[in-house]
Amino acid sequence: MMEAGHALLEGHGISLSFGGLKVLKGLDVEFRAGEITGLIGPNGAGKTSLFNCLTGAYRPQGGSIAYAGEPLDGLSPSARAHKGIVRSFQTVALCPDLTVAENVMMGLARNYHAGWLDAFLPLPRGRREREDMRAAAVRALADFGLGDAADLLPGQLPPGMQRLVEIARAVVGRPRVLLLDEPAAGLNNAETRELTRALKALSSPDLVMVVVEHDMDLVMSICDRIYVLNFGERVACGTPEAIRRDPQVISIYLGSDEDEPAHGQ
Ligand SMILES: Nc1ncnc2c1ncn2[C@@H]1O[C@H](COP(=O)(O)OP(=O)(O)OP(=O)(O)O)[C@@H](O)[C@H]1O
Repeated sequence: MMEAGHALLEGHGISLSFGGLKVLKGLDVEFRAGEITGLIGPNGAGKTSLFNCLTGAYRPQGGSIAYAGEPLDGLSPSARAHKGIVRSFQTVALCPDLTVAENVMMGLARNYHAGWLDAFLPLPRGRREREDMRAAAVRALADFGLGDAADLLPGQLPPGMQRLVEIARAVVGRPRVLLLDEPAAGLNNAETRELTRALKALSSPDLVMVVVEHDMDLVMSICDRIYVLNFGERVACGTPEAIRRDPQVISIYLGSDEDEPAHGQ
């Protein structure tokens, strides 16, 4: 087990441009084991771009990203996923023809490596593995208050619950780094409470959790530390209490709804 509080996922000098547009400007970030780190900032600040650099979907032109001291630069998203760096997406992407439990079982591909496909075939050797995977999927669903939904099709659930299923799929394989992109988007109050409770319960000493989220109540209640980005630069980093009081952060968020900060104010 890793020492809690240890910077396990680190990025130094991350620079990313699209054409002439500088989206990330030499960003330094540190994500610690045992903590939930929030990434906040106005629309277009570079939060999702940073996520995409961490997962390998984007290749930054400058800087380096390392997990447990090992550089990840040049590794594909699937190679990073294989190392336990897992993300959820802003939009729901579940297979409509598989049951909820089967969708979550797909999140176990990394853990069941050789036999994963067997588990989906009606062969005796696959049966045991399939039972184990299903049990893990049902446990993960129950953690998000969805234990009764295992045998439904995703389309039979409201959109907010479908998002929770997707997050259950991201966590079922016990990732080492969990990157959640706007997990509360589209959730109603009850679903957001379920998400908050489940994410707090998921926090463990060797798990790095990073959350991009516009719902400030959620960010402030679950995060141990928060990075504030604006125009691809780090404006502030600190505890929720320190971030609330930071004059630069207040000026970015001033004059607009706190949940929807005005771009570049
Ligand atoms: N693939 C791309 N091609 C061109 N420009 C891009 C691309 N991806 C992001 N950008 C630009 O990079 C900037 C940062 O976008 P990004 O999505 O990272 O911001 P964000 O902080 O996640 O915003 P939001 O809160 O709206 O999701 C924006 O100006 C966006 O238009």
